[in-house]
Amino acid sequence: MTATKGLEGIVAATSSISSIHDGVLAYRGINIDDLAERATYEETAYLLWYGKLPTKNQLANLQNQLSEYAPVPEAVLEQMKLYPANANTMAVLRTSVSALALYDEQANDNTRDCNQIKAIKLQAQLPTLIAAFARIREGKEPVAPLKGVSLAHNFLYMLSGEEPDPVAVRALDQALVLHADHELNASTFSARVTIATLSDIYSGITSAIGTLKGPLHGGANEAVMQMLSEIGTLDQVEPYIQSKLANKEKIMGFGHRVYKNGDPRAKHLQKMSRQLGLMKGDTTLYDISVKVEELVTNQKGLKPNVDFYSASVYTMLGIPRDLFTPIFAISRLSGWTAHILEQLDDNRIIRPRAEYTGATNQQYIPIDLR
Ligand SMILES: CC(=O)SCCNC(=O)CCNC(=O)[C@H](O)C(C)(C)COP(=O)(O)OP(=O)(O)OC[C@H]1O[C@@H](n2cnc3c(N)ncnc32)[C@H](O)[C@@H]1OP(=O)(O)O
Ligand SMILES: O=C([O-])CC(=O)C(=O)O
Repeated sequence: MTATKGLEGIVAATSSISSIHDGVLAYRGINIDDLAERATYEETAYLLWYGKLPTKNQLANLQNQLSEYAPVPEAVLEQMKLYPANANTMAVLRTSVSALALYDEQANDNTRDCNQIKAIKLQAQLPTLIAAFARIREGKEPVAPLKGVSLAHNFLYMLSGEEPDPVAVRALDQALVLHADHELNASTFSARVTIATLSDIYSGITSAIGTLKGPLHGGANEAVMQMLSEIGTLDQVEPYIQSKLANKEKIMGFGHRVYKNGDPRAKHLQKMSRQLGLMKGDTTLYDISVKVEELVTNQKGLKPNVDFYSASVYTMLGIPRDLFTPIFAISRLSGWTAHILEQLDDNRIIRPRAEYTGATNQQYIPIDLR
């Protein structure tokens, strides 16, 4: 038995949800470029869950369900008020999703219909949880979700309590489409491992949130923004990047396990970053990002991944840095739950082997003789 470090190149499941072939990402066979330009996030979530794009009626039903389920139990919000105001937002989300299970009488019902409803519920409730904590930590009351608006609209509304700018709603919606699913990435894999024991959907999503949090995965978007802030001005890009590379430090938002010639989602976020900069009359963040890309690509041959330009996009939308990874979770929730449903449709516990490299033929030594 020989281990493959990081399971690189190992095919660990079959799936009909999303595919990456020759650098092209597709959800249910539809190219992400097409979806990014034309689909809403709600249509995308429907596509991931049900395998096809919704009709007008099906989409309206889903939107009604999302509106109906968006409020979260008062007890979960009350509990949130006890969390430290400076708590890590992904830790808050992980704990809050786990808490939601306590108030759902069907939490442990693993029938398909029930899990599908819980997937929609979780999709509706994640934005409410995140926006509520963002306000509670500032000493403000949470804003109740609106009915009949998109998830992106509702999230921005619940953050500020004001009607969001339609351009910001469209930009966030497009970002959500782009992040919704990505084959067997680390957080999706952990959701599948958890549900494959026949645990429950809340446990699967709690595992996935914990996995997305890390800076090698979803947490990279916050690390990118940290880097852009440290760089500050265009003339500082070169010395900053050269020093990082000389010290063999990773440049966050670059590289990918699967894409070696570039992440097809990055160009959409780059375009969005440029447009938002032009609209605001300040392209500094975009210009710094482009210069970082130029240097890292020329010197290391590494291309930006989905996390790189999303950092400047979210900042230009006025979103605090520590909500970037929670926003990724809002989007990936549809992918995670689609994978949980797929795993349960044809389940087998996921239990690989390890190549043992420790000591052998050791004797037990009584404690007095050690
Ligand atoms: C949504 C997402 O999860 S997208 C990924 C988000 N994560 C990041 O942006 C963090 C930065 N990137 C990375 O850490 C990695 O590229 C990962 C985690 C994305 C992929 O990791 P792996 O597939 O294991 O790539 P691996 O680490 O083997 O990289 C291969 C080589 O490129 C280097 N490399 C990879 N990414 C970077 C980077 N961002 N900056 C500098 N060097 C890098 C590695 O150091 C390694 O060099 P070596 O062969 O000299 O040791
Ligand atoms: O697939 C991966 O390894 C990481 C990634 O890009 C994602 O989850 O969107």
